Amino acid sequence: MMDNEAGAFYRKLPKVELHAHLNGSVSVQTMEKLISRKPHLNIKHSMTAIGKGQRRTLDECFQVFKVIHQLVDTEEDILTVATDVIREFAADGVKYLELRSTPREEKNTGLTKKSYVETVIKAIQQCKNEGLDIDVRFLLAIDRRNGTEVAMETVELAEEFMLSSDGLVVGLDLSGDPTVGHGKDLLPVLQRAKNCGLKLSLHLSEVPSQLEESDLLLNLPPDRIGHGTFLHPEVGGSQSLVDKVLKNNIPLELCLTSNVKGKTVPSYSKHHFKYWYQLGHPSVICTDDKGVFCTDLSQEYQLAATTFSLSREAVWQLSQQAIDCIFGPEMPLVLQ
Ligand SMILES: CC(C)=CCNc1ncnc2c1ncn2[C@@H]1O[C@H](COP(=O)(O)O)[C@@H](O)[C@H]1O
Ligand SMILES: [Zn+2]
Repeated sequence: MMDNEAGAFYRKLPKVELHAHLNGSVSVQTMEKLISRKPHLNIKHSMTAIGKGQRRTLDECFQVFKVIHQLVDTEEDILTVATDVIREFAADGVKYLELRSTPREEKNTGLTKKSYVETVIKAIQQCKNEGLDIDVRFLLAIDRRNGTEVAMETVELAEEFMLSSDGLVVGLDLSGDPTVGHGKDLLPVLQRAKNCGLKLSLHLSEVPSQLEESDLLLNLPPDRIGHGTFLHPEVGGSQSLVDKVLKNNIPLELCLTSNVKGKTVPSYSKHHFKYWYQLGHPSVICTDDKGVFCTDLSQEYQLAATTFSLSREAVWQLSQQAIDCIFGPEMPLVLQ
């Protein structure tokens, strides 16, 4: 936990959050609301979050999302979750937020992928009308487990909403269990998305042995990389992958707690933030799943600062530099 003075500094620090999965970002308070709406599911809060000091395998982490998805299966649930998540990021000093979420249909409740997206957009608009001091954009997520056809549907949905959402839908995310499926099957779909002006943030090399896939996907190139944990040679990646990232100046979204709790990184001090930050490469601190990993963006900044001995000036610069990596329109957003 943060001590008071330092804690206040990181909370007040104006921040940009670029990597937040909606259903992974649900707080304890919101989870209680959802659990009380569906007592018959018999879900305990311990099944939806990974507490302090706990670590799980990637596989176990992905099971957690299955539980959460059971709790979030109506338009009402999505509206609750999205508005609460946006308010919480705002309260944590986040001034610009890109939320990402996988459109889901639920036959039992009548939820469709289209109404799913519409509901997230409604939540963003409601928060804006409340006068919250946060600018929010939305990326539709492709779950790599669901294959090419579903991915194409998601791209079509994203294209449609890019044109009709007043600029709120700005791009696509590729996520889901990295050990399932191969990115090469998704290349044409992602290429199409890029051609029509959607921005691409791809989870890349989140686990080892995705070298070939990362190499192919980097040729697109994506506009941002999620994690990129195993790209560099020291961890089994390669210099040519690093060179592609550097040459195209592709920012990395780095999520310290997520990687340590998901056991893809052995400890905070071994996190690849160090490698990329030392190269002066755009590295953006993000939460990934603030609900599941019991964190928030100010804690992640504080963790980065204490682990890598960053001065307050350096932390300030780190948060400012994230502005250059946003998918939203150019804005005169000097964080203050
Ligand atoms: C398991 C683990 C360490 C998680 C962190 N790393 C992740 N890697 C890949 N996809 C993810 C990760 N965290 C969340 N997601 C994606 O986000 C979804 C949950 O948010 P949503 O339903 O899209 O709104 C998950 O089902 C999964 O598809
Ligand atoms: Zn992620």
